[in-house]
Amino acid sequence: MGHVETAMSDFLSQCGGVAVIDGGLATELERHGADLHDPLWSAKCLLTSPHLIRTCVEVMCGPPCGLLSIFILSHVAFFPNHYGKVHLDYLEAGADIIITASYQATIQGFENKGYSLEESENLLRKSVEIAREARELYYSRCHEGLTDHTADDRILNQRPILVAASVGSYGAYLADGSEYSGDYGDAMDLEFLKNFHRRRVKVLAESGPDLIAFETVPNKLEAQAFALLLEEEEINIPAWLSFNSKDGVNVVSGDSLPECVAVAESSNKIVAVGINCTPPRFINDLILSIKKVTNKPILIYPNSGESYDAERKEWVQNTGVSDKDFVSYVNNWCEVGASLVGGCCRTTPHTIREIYRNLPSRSTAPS
Ligand SMILES: C[S+](C)CC[C@H](N)C(=O)O
Ligand SMILES: N[C@@H](CCS)C(=O)O
Ligand SMILES: [Zn+2]
Repeated sequence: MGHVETAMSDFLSQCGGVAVIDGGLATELERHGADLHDPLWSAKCLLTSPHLIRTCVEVMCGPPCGLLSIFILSHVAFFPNHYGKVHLDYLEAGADIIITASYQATIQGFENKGYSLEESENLLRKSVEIAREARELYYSRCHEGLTDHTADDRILNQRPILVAASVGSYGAYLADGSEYSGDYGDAMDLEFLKNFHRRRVKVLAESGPDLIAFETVPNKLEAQAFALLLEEEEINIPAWLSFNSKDGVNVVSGDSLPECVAVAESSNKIVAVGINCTPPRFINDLILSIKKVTNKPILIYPNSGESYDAERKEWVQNTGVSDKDFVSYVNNWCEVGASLVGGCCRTTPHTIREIYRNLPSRSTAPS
């Protein structure tokens, strides 16, 4: 087996068998005041507020460099979380994997806003850089062993951390909630989807992530397009393929989940497969169904169970489960077969901290 195939199993061993994925990024940005009523949704923050995603350094002082950056980073490390710092919050909640803000970041979406090809590609790169810098800041905090008053609740535990470059679906780019229907019309074909994602995937892969996260994938055709792209573009970074479901049986388009998982199973470059942005109540049965067709690690990062109003770009509140209920399911999902667990839309660092603390393999970890 090559290094891509073994990367995830090696990582999971280092994590004690189960890795923690972060929680919702876009919805956490919103909780910190970002307005995502835009076709770019969370990718809009790459244009305007990277500080919300990572840290307040750039807002205060411009990009860090040299001695100045050592001063700024150590100085910023003592600032409370008033700017958000969403990746950092997830790391301090115990996430082993953070997912970049590129879910709805596409070259086509940026070009629609008037950015050039070069600028659009730079914005994609920036999403990975922001996550990598957050990881560095986290490591420097671990190293310094910060224990200010607000740190009581933080998990400052030096551990391997992966940056996963998010690739959302074509439906996400459409910005009309199509990733929850998977219906791209009869005229859609594999070539179109491959070409839509080709340059984006290549640029993200070359930006230095540890993983590519194809996420909220709504149908089999797009899964095939992603698997083929990894081959055609000779991408040598491991990837995961994560589907969503709204009935607990099929993926959202109605395509068979086992057939979708079989697409992942047939690719050496796909190192984990599973479900995200799906209500928690469906997860148990979905894991059982996935397990029948793959030996790859299974990843699970459901949403809160609330529903999304795509027209208003708002969540219908109070229709989901509490953090307490969400977390109470997690160990059961691991018992039936999940090896990577976290949260998607409307889950928060609090959800992730509780997941981390409740995992038997982590509950004794220093905090
Ligand atoms: C996973 S959904 C909540 C993402 C947002 C959607 N593509 C939109 O633009 O409305
Ligand atoms: N990684 C994305 C997934 C949206 S379904 C986010 O958390 O915003
Ligand atoms: Zn989601």
